[in-house]
Amino acid sequence: MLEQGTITIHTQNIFPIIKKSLYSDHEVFFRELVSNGVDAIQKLKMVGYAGETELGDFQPEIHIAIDREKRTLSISDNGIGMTADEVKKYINQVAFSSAEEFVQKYQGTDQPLIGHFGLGFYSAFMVAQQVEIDTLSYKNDAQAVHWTCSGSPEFSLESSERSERGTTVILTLSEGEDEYLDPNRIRQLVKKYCDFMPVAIKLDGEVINRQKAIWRESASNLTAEDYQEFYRYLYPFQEEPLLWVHLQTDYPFLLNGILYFPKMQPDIDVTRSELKLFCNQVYVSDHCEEIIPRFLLPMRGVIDSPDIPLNVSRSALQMDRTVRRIGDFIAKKVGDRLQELYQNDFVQYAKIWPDLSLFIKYGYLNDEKFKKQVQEIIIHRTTAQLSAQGESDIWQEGVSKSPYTTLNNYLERAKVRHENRVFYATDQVAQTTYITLHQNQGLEVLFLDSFIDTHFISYLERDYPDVKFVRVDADLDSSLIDANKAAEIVDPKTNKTRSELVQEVFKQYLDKPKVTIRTESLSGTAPPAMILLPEALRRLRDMTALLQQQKAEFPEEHTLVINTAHPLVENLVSLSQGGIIVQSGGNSPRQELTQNLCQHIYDLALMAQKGFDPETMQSFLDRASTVLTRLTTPGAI
Ligand SMILES: Nc1ncnc2c1ncn2[C@@H]1O[C@H](COP(=O)(O)OP(=O)(O)OP(=O)(O)O)[C@@H](O)[C@H]1O
Repeated sequence: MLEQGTITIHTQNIFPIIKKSLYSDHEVFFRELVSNGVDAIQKLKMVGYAGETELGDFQPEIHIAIDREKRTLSISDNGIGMTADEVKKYINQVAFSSAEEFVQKYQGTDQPLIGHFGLGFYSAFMVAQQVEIDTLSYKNDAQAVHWTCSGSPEFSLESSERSERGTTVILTLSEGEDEYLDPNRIRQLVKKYCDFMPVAIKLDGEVINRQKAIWRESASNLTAEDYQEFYRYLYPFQEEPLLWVHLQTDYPFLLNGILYFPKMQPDIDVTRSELKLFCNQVYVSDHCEEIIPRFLLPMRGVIDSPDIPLNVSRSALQMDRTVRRIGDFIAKKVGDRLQELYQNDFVQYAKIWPDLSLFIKYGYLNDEKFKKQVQEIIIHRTTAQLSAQGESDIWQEGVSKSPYTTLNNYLERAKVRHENRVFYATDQVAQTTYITLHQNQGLEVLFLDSFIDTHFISYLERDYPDVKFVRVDADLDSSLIDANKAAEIVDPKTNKTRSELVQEVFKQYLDKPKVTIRTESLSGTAPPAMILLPEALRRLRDMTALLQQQKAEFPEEHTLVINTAHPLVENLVSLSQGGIIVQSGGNSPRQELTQNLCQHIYDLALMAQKGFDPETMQSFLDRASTVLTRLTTPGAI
């Protein structure tokens, strides 16, 4: 026996605390012990490079062994080893004093710690009733030693027969910790924590970790396939990533990593991060919510930085200056990468835009610096027929049914006909009548149809104070209206204009007091009637619905524009001028038909706006049959 003694710690009850529940995750002991083995190997290499020892054909490795009968789990490394003095110093003093410090600091804290990292050697006592160290230092003439401690401050240190340089830590597992005798469980732990450690880890002679951490390699040595393969490895059975960003810096903090834009899934939880946090290739956590900017949370991949404090609570982490700078750095790099893709491969950029747009717009709304980076590269689908030539941001064949444009380019084109006014649609199908009407007049319409756009438009209006955004169904642009035609006098007896006659008919037969009836002579292929929802009111309604997470109700108060130039409306006026309608109080066939037609024209306009509820749909269909029957009955009118 070389020595027997008491570990000098002040908190006598440190062992029960460690054992019980310093962490609910007992398994982290494994990461700590394997990391110590890797450190010991790195230290040996450094000593070797310094010429202090002959490394020869050094094959670094960590070997894990399970003995079910003895209930032991051993972790061996062929690293630097320890002399008796070093065991006394590093294990009895350093390890346990840091243990004590740790316990004092975090005992009773109800905040979960980010990585509960650096627990160190003593974390072995979370799962073991007895811990032994068998070690031989690399130093010449070193004597191998064997240290034993059974979960009390007493330890023993004796010489050992060991002849191989390195260290073996042998845990005799406590009751209830049998899972660590199962090779599958050990494989799982290696995969989780040690997969990318730069040393071969063997179980039953087989190497079970990947070792290669591609985020540490130079980006210039990696191909697209390398990045994709790594993504598949991290997130098996997922769709291919859209884009990746390789992060590498060593000033003012050390950080390596690869971030991927995943293909957006409809059920994605944008408040949760699936990014993996590492510290020197050792896995720490799957939760990076406090580290990366909120708008980038859906990004996946790996961040590896020894400068992220890991034994602090999540709230403290958020306040940490370095962490905030890291967040800014990541956002900047993501912005750079997006700009690069926009400039160098616009076709690809436009192709993945539907998935990127949410990230980018959300970032635009939440981060001033990021906004500056992306505001010129936010693109929108447009109705404009543009060729790729000469326009940097325009669609090229095969990307999408509609071309894309930036807001600035849109405004530039709009200068002549509608300076500083942006026509937009939020639903290509529901608003198709309106879109076509604009298109036929040569007015360009942007599609702002994602759920974030309601919000986004108001931000754009703040950033472009002269520009007004007008949804296609908000109002009629003067270029859509033929003012002379509506004012034409069509009834010489009463001196009434076409407009006035149509107004009268609809007021009398539609019977919708909350609907404002407006008449206009619309150009070209405009339908007989359209519904308008004033921009400001509609937005208010949309915002309220968004906040209450409900679908916006269609407002009872709206404007019905009757197109006096449409043949159907013209026919209706002629029909009403038959004289019977206005004079007769009864239900003449002509009167009935006029009423049905008014109602039908209104329903057609409604249908183009919002679709029907079941009741309206039924009455629409019934009326359609009635009208058609009537029109086909010989001599009915
Ligand atoms: N396998 C090993 N080979 C050689 N030395 C070791 C080994 N394991 C532990 N040591 C020594 O014991 C010391 C204390 O280890 P411990 O794991 O408690 O803390 P640490 O590794 O220094 O830091 P951390 O708190 O980050 O784990 C180490 O610094 C090292 O000098």
